[in-house]
Amino acid sequence: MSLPQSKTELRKTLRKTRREHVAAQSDAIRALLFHRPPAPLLAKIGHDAVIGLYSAAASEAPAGGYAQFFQEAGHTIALPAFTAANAPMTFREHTDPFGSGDLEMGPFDIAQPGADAREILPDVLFVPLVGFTASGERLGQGGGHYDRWLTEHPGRMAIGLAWDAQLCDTLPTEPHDIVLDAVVTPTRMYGIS
Ligand SMILES: Nc1nc2c(c(=O)[nH]1)N(C=O)[C@@H](CNc1ccc(C(=O)N[C@@H](CCC(=O)O)C(=O)O)cc1)CN2
Ligand SMILES: Nc1ncnc2c1ncn2[C@@H]1O[C@H](COP(=O)(O)OP(=O)(O)OP(=O)(O)O)[C@@H](O)[C@H]1O
Repeated sequence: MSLPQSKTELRKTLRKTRREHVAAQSDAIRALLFHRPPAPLLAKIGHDAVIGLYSAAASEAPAGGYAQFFQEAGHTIALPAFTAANAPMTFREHTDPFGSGDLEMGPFDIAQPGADAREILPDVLFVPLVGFTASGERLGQGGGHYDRWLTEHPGRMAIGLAWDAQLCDTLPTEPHDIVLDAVVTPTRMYGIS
């Protein structure tokens, strides 16, 4: 009988699965993925919505294509930014999704807009994840950053971007965990019909 894994053990297993999934992909195929959101999802996003994205780490689902797409479509876009690793997550405007010239390295080794970038509140958040379920439960990196931000800013739409290999039958959940409105993978969209 296998016991349920703790969040920490699951993160380890799922990060390995994610790494191996991406390593097994060809660069040519990967370059074709996550260029624009699926049409049924786009239909739910207002024309003037501020869009929160993220600077993907090596094996996370890439979000740069969406940043370019939303900027070309006239949206203001934002990325997470931290003044220190233990500071709350805020969002600052990302002005150069085609060149990344407005980004600098932040805590967690993740590129973020510089301190002079305007702080803004996204209406729609695309979020990275370590694991997800078909009903939108999410396991993140363990900082609680998105759960906390979404609790403090209710009414925002939160959409996960993930590889299919990150789908889990179940995940351990805690009361503070926020359920995603949708999850997009290269082959499917969960949560929006
Ligand atoms: N690309 C990206 N940006 C993001 C997040 C994320 O998960 N991915 N975040 C999500 O909340 C926030 C930053 N929070 C983070 C909290 C913890 C770790 C962390 O523990 N990283 C591990 C390495 C993980 C790995 O092996 O893949 C580490 O530093 O040891 C990273 C980011 C906002 N920006
Ligand atoms: N709304 C909240 N208010 C206060 N603390 C919170 C809240 N959400 C999460 N936390 C705290 O953050 C820590 C990490 O939470 P959790 O394991 O759910 O992170 P995660 O969602 O996987 O990470 P991340 O969002 O950074 O990718 C926990 O100690 C939890 O108590």
